[in-house]
Amino acid sequence: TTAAVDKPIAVAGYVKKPQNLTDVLMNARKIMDTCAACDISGAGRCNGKGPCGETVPGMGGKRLSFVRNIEAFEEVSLNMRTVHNITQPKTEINLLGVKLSMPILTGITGGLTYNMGAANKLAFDGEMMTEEKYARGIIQGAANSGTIGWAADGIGDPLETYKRRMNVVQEFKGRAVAQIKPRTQKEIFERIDIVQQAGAPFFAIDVDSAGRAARALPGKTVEPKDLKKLKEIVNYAKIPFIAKGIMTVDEALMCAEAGCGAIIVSNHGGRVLSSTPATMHVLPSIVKAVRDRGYKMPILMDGGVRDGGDVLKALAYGAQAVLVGRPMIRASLGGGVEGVEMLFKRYHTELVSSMVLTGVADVNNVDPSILIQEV
Ligand SMILES: Cc1cc2nc3c(=O)[nH]c(=O)nc-3n(C[C@H](O)[C@H](O)[C@H](O)COP(=O)(O)O)c2cc1C
Repeated sequence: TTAAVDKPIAVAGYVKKPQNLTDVLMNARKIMDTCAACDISGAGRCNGKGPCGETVPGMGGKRLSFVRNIEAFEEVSLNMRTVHNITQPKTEINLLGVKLSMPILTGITGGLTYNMGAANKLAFDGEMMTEEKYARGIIQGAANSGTIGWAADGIGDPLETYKRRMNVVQEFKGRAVAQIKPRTQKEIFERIDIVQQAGAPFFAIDVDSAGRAARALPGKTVEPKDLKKLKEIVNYAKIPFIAKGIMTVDEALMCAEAGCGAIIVSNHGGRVLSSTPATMHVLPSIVKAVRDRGYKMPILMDGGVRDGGDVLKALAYGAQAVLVGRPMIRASLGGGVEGVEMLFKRYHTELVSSMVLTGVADVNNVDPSILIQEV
């Protein structure tokens, strides 16, 4: 979390009561050093081609993974179909026993004060921007929108910092979930206890953070998890364990075999390995392999989901729900709880209109034929 400082840095020119997403992004642009919050009018679609050039935080080296995620959504089009009687499509889902108003969750993003250069600064509301304040924007904003927000775990975070974030999770009991880094098994179990006490209905481990072992500080180790370790985690936890960062069919099947509650197909938004396939490119084969073997485990995805149309495309490829990373970061930093609510509302409205315009009645039953591959 942000250390207390004598003199917080004041920022000039905020829109104090942001009325819309443009205001929110204007504010986000002011508080962040490392992201230009570009494409203000388009509500910040963040494709790595804006004024940041190659500096979108943590795009990773050659930034290919990040850009491919975005481009993969552009390669497929939605097949427009409007001769039907669907006027009020259903967007609710049940994810691991939790009812969500839409198949969209916040991304799992931590360290926003240091990753985005917002540390020690006063936010638009005059309060100091801290990790807890950021987490509140995400979690309360999602809960108010009828969906779920994530609290993150930073590799360097002491247990105390993690516990403070879990206080926010506890406050929104049942409507907030938590992530744990792929630490040693003992440290993971310690954190699972805290997450369960906070009342989270499930938790995730970003197994793709294992490569950060090389950069870990002494005593702050992360490690890859093999099938045996995945099973140990499943057995220890009383709530479902979601493996995040799955990009191959065989690992998806190992997660299913281990008893994972769900997986998140993700390349960490391109932050961990700079040249991976796009998540949308690997999603269909993973879905097919898992379903062909009869596993019902939900399959989520993230990376480059920038509007409601993208959400529908991911569902057509077989995802049950998506997570939205960078756009949510800006919404929370620039507009707090209300900023995140506004962004969820935008995604929901776009999803509903995309469903009407493609003849989809229910997000739980999206036919792949609504997609046309661009050639
Ligand atoms: C600043 C930042 C911090 C992140 N921190 C975490 C984290 O602590 N744990 C995690 O599992 N993923 C983390 N991620 C990755 C996101 O959860 C997610 O996979 C990715 O951002 C999704 O892509 P999108 O930003 O294009 O929507 C982070 C991403 C960003 C941009």
